Amino acid sequence: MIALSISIAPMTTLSCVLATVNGGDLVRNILVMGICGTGKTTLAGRLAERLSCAMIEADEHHAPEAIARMARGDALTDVDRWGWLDRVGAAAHDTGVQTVIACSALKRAYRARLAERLGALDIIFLHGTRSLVVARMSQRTAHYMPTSLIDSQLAVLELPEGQDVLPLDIADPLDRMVDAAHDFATRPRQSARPFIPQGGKP
Ligand SMILES: Nc1ncnc2c1ncn2[C@@H]1O[C@H](COP(=O)(O)OP(=O)(O)O)[C@@H](O)[C@H]1O
Ligand SMILES: O=C(O)[C@H](O)[C@@H](O)[C@H](O)[C@H](O)COP(=O)(O)O
Repeated sequence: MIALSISIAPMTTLSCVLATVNGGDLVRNILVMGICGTGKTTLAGRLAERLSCAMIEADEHHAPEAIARMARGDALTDVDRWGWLDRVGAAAHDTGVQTVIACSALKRAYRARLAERLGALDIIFLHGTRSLVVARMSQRTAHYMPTSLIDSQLAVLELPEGQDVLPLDIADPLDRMVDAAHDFATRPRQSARPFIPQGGKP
């Protein structure tokens, strides 16, 4: 019954719910990661809209002290980040549907922490030149993150690897990035269960 629904439904809220039913087997949660200013919030918002899914913005789950610290130009430490990542994971889990998560998730261990709660994630990795990131951050108004923290973020960044990772160059037009992210998130997977009609062959 579930497989039948999937075979006829486009990537709608219905299939998002089914992702949870199937433990992420068919449709996974999606992490949009990268250093500050690479466009995580922007791309994640557009992708979630396209997939009719939920979105979680990790920035909204920082402790006030962490925000104050970053605003002063002090980078966060692992100790600051564990609780934050757990709140982000819990918030994504609590949506009960497929969720696009905008979160820097710079280290492998941070991504593993999210995956502990959410299962295997599809990862969209936003990367670009330092000068473009500076330019993008500088055009942002009323945001706590100073450009002075870019270097500490780059120093901490551990590149994601593997077949579940889509790297996107942030110099590309946003619409093209959204198309690529959508194709990636909805690609057929080997782990997907085939549709087998009752009493018949696939
Ligand atoms: N593909 C893009 N092309 C042009 N500007 C972008 C693009 N993506 C994001 N921006 C702009 O760059 C700035 C940083 O984007 P944002 O989504 O806030 O990044 P992050 O969430 O990674 O910090 C914002 O002003 C945003 O409007
Ligand atoms: O929008 C941004 O500029 C970033 O997303 C920023 O707001 C984020 O909170 C930092 O990157 C801190 O996260 P880290 O723990 O990865 O330093």
